[in-house]
Amino acid sequence: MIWRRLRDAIARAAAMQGPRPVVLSGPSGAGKSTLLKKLLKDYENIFGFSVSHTTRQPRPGEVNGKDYHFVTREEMQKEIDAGEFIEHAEFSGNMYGTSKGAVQAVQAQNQICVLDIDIQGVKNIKRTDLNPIYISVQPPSIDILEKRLRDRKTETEESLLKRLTAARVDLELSKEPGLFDLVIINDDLEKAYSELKEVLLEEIKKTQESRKS
Ligand SMILES: Nc1ncnc2c1ncn2[C@@H]1O[C@H](COP(=O)(O)OP(=O)(O)OP(=O)(O)O)[C@@H](O)[C@H]1O
Ligand SMILES: Nc1nc2c(ncn2[C@@H]2O[C@H](COP(=O)(O)O)[C@@H](O)[C@H]2O)c(=O)[nH]1
Repeated sequence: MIWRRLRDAIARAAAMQGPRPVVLSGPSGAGKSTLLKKLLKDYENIFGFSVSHTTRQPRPGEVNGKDYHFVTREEMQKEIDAGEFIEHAEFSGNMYGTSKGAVQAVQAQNQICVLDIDIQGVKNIKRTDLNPIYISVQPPSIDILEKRLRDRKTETEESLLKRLTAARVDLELSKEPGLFDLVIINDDLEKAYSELKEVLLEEIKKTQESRKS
């Protein structure tokens, strides 16, 4: 009897916490945003994107508040000092970070919160109680990664080289046992997307079920 009550209480507490967030990491150009866009399109109301802050310049088509909160270094540092960030990192000459507000905004909708962050962010999130599912999206090779980044036409030669250097570090650090729950090699996009959906199926089902009750 006591055990059943305890078990029910644990189940209620888990349900109140909402679905587990998802961290998508991996080298710049590996295909995180491409996979994420498919997921957000196919499961519109189930997943919500944690909108990060960055000091980098917006790319053509990027929308402030949707893709990123585009801010100055001074603005971002002020908010970091005020304790408003879960994690932040310097990547390729710019600051990036996840604010507490970004995650709370998604969780308030009872959606699965997806964070697209670099490997420093992964290590920092590991020190928090967020408890996400950690997924690394990786390219089939550095040469293919370079080609994808060049074809994307978002980088200068300088920033492209910085990103490739960071990619090599990322791929080395990602080998740490237990750092990621799943590594997806994004060669064929549809195959990579299937692998992503499969690992998230349980959380998707739980979230869909909770909508019915
Ligand atoms: N499986 C794939 N095959 C071929 N091209 C791909 C594949 N996946 C993604 N791409 C292309 O590679 C480029 C980089 O992908 P994307 O922008 O999604 O990477 P990313 O990991 O989000 O990068 P960043 O971290 O810089 O935001 C894009 O132009 C995208 O269309
Ligand atoms: N640690 C964090 N890394 C982040 C965050 N938002 C994005 N990123 C990572 O930055 C690079 C470059 O992104 P880009 O949009 O300039 O191509 C990429 O690896 C992202 O995953 C964040 O909030 N924290």
